[in-house]
Amino acid sequence: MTDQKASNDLRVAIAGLGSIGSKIVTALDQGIEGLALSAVAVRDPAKHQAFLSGLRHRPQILPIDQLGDAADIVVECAPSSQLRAIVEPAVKRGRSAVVVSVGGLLDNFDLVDLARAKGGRILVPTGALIGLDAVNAAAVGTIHSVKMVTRKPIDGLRGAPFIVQNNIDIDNLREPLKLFEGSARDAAKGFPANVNVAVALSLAGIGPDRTQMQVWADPTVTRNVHRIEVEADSARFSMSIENIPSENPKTGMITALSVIALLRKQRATLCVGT
Ligand SMILES: NC(=O)C1=CN([C@@H]2O[C@H](COP(=O)(O)OP(=O)(O)OC[C@H]3O[C@@H](n4cnc5c(N)ncnc54)[C@H](O)[C@@H]3O)[C@@H](O)[C@H]2O)C=CC1
Ligand SMILES: O=C([O-])CC(=O)C(=O)O
Repeated sequence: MTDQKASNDLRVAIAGLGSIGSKIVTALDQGIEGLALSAVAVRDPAKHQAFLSGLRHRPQILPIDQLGDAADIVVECAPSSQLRAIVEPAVKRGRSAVVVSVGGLLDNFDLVDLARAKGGRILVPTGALIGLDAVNAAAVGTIHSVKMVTRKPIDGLRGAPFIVQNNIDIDNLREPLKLFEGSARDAAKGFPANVNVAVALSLAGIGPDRTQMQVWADPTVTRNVHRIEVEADSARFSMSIENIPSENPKTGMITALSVIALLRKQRATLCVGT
């Protein structure tokens, strides 16, 4: 089957069909009010042949830099190294780009200016985190401090540049080890595939240099655990989330669901939460 799109549906394209992207494609194919899946970009089309053939409405396969030609909303679900190649052409055309590799935005922040100049938008979902609605609200007033502690099982951290560059052996840990303490900006450099959430938190609140974070390798946990403490003039709050890893052990299952929830809000009649 091909194009079933109602004329006023927003067209959505997905870049990257890994753990996050494939779930969003499935949800769109099953139907989200007012949205239609129009295109995908993949690195290796042969690998995704069976998955794409199983969809009710097969999207076009396009190069990553052409997704904005075929969609109103381009969802980036690829490694952060591909962020610019996906987002720049989309926002240049005045499209919306949903960014999950949000850590990669810090080195490409000019894309926000480009989007502003061209009438595009960059949307960062709450992703694997919790409570960005409260952080957004508190940031309308004054936030004094934001602190975050991330604990991940060994499989969720293996290969991170900070660990490799510092030659840290995490495979033989028997108890939790604090790997990193510092700003969200530096955490994103050292753990680009592990702490996107800290960058999302920082952009919602007081920025990547003032948001403080610790990263722990913890052989005693089976989930990706994030705990946040916010001190503001309107409220003090603590939040924590324990994410079940997806088939990609670095990525919590809830991440794809968060993007699907964000997409649902684009055309929903009733929207709950900021
Ligand atoms: N914002 C958040 O809360 C979170 C963000 N993430 C980030 O989301 C991103 C995606 O995560 P996953 O889906 O778990 O990764 P994944 O590794 O399962 O999937 C990434 C996919 O992108 C594809 N890809 C690579 N280069 C490509 C290219 N040039 N064109 C098209 N496709 C390409 C790969 O083949 C792979 O299928 C990562 O950067 C990850 O760090 C992960 C968890 C939480
Ligand atoms: O899934 C998680 O728990 C968080 C994560 O990988 C990220 O922020 O990149």
